[in-house]
Amino acid sequence: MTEGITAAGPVAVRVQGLWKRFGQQVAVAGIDLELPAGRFIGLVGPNGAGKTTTLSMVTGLLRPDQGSVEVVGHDVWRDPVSVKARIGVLPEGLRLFERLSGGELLAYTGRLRGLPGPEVDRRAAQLFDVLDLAGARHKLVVDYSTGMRKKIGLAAALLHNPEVLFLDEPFEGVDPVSAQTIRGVLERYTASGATVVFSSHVMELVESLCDWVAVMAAGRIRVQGTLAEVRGEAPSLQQAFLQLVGASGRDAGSDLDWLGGGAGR
Ligand SMILES: Nc1ncnc2c1ncn2[C@@H]1O[C@H](COP(=O)(O)OP(=O)(O)OP(=O)(O)O)[C@@H](O)[C@H]1O
Repeated sequence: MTEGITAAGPVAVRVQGLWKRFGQQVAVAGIDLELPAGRFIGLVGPNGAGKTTTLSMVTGLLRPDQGSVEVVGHDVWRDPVSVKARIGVLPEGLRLFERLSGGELLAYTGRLRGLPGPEVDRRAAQLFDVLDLAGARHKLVVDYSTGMRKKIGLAAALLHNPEVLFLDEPFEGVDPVSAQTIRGVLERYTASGATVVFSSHVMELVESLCDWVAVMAAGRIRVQGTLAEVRGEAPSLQQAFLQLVGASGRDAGSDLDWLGGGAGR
C-alpha cells in the first residue's frame, strides 16, 4: 500500500468520515484529518471536544462507528498489527504494571515488541538516562510520581523507535523541569523525520512546540493547517482558539454575587 502525499509532503495519518457516539452523546461527528509526516502536531480543543476519543480511534484502542483511519498508509482496523508495529502510544490515564520496576517494565515492553534482549537493555539504559530516570530504574512503578509515570510511559512508547508517536496530554501533571526533558526528547525525535501527534488544551505549549495544528470543538475539526495558517491574523494561538471555539466573552464572575467580599455570608 502506498503512503499518501499532500502539498505538505507525505501523510502520517489520514482520517476520513470518523464518527463515534456514546448513547445520545456524539463525541466525534464525522471528522476528516490529514496530518503530515515529520511534524510536531497538536490536536487542541476545549474539555469534551473529542480529542481523547479521536486519538483512541486513530490508535486502534476504540472502534469507530463509521469512517476510516490510515497510519503511514496502513488501515488501522483492517491491518492493526502493521499499524501497531509502527506507532507508539501514551494514552490518557495510562495503566502500567505497578509491581514491576521501571527497568523490568521496559524489558517486558521490549520483548513484547520483539526486540532482542541486549538491544532492549541498551535502549532502556539510554532512555533512563536521557529522561532523568536513572535513579528510578529499580524502583517499583507503583512508587513513581505522576511525572515519573509520564516519563516511563513515554520511554515504553519510544522503545521500538516508532514512526508516529501519539501522546494524550503528555505534559499534564508534569513539573517544568521534567516537561523540558520530555520536550527535548520529542524535538530530537521529530528532527529525525518521525511524527508526534499530541493532544492538549494548553495553547502556549502547543504554540511553542507544534508546527501543525488541528483545532477540535464539539466533535468537529474547526480548522487544521500550519501553526501560521491556524493562528491567522490573531496575535496568539490562544486568541485564535478563543475565536474559533466561540468563547462567549461573558464575564465569568459576574453571576457569582455571593462569592468573596465578606458581605452576606
Ligand atoms: N466512554 C464514554 N462514555 C460516554 N461518553 C463518553 C465516553 N468517552 C467520552 N465521552 C463523551 O464524549 C465527549 C468527548 O470526550 P473526550 O474525552 O474525547 O473529550 P476531550 O477533548 O479529550 O476532553 P478533555 O480535554 O476534557 O480530556 C464528551 O462529551 C464525553 O463526555
